[in-house]
Amino acid sequence: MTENDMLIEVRDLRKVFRRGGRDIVAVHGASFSMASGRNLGIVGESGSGKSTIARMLMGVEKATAGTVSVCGEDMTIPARSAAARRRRAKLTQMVYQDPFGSLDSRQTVASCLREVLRIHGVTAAAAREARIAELCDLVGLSAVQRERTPRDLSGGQRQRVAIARALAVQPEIIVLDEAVAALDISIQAQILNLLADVQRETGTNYVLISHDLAVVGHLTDDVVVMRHGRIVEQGVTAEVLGNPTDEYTRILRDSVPSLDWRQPGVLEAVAERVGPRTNFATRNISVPSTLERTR
Ligand SMILES: Nc1ncnc2c1ncn2[C@@H]1O[C@H](COP(=O)(O)OP(=O)(O)OP(=O)(O)O)[C@@H](O)[C@H]1O
Repeated sequence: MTENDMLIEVRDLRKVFRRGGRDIVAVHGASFSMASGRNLGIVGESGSGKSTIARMLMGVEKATAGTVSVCGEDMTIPARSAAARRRRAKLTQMVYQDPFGSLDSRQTVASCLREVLRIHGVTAAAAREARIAELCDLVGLSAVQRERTPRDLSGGQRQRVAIARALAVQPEIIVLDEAVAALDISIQAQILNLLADVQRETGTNYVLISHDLAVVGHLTDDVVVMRHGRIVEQGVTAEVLGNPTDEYTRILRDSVPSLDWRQPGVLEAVAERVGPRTNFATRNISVPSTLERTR
């Protein structure tokens, strides 16, 4: 594999925040890469630096030191012009845990998508409307739902809108920051299935940020495990989760309850449609804490 095959190259990345006269080192010299055609998971407990890394990947947080290259573009240099920002938008798009925060609550789904398409050069009205229909079909939003505003949609439907909006830009990479964490388990499964379907259709790559090892296990090929801003372990997801060499990864994995209590059939349904990259049942790996809440 050559450097050209790498969508993401992060080297010695460091981020220090200054708060109340004190330095907070959110990321201590992280290095990792993501190859084209592979999904990357970033896991770790709350405060381990996952979202800070995501923001530096997007170029919206300035690195204190180190390099971040996405498709060859140096993301540590601010995008100053509108053209540079549009080019960057085609590299990475983000889907957050709470789409309410990123969607305009007064804008219908169709008008939100129309605006994004217009900004990104789809100027002919007929082409825009055709693309809106295509995007909504892709993410499973009906013609009626297209004319609704976010407040009249369910959490899962809002997340579909957020995914459609990201896809409207045709990005190389979608960064999903805890994108299914707030959803009920059956809806989580639907969104995970959707993400896998979308990937088959569009070839988009995912960076999946999550505290949930089952979600990461199902959707990613490689994983980075973070603790207190440091990468403690990284490698092929199935190997890292199946046979962790780091004590913290083992604790993370083992802290999730055993399989006995899980909702019958839910995980299998996800695995069947998404296609398990890590077989949790046979490896006896963790099941997400989110599943536990549905007991
Ligand atoms: N803008 C900021 N100013 C000061 N400190 C910050 C800022 N953003 C993050 N931090 C600190 O950096 C550390 C890493 O935070 P970060 O949000 O990246 O962690 P995380 O792993 O994504 O956590 P979570 O899963 O809870 O979102 C934390 O100690 C956090 O308080």
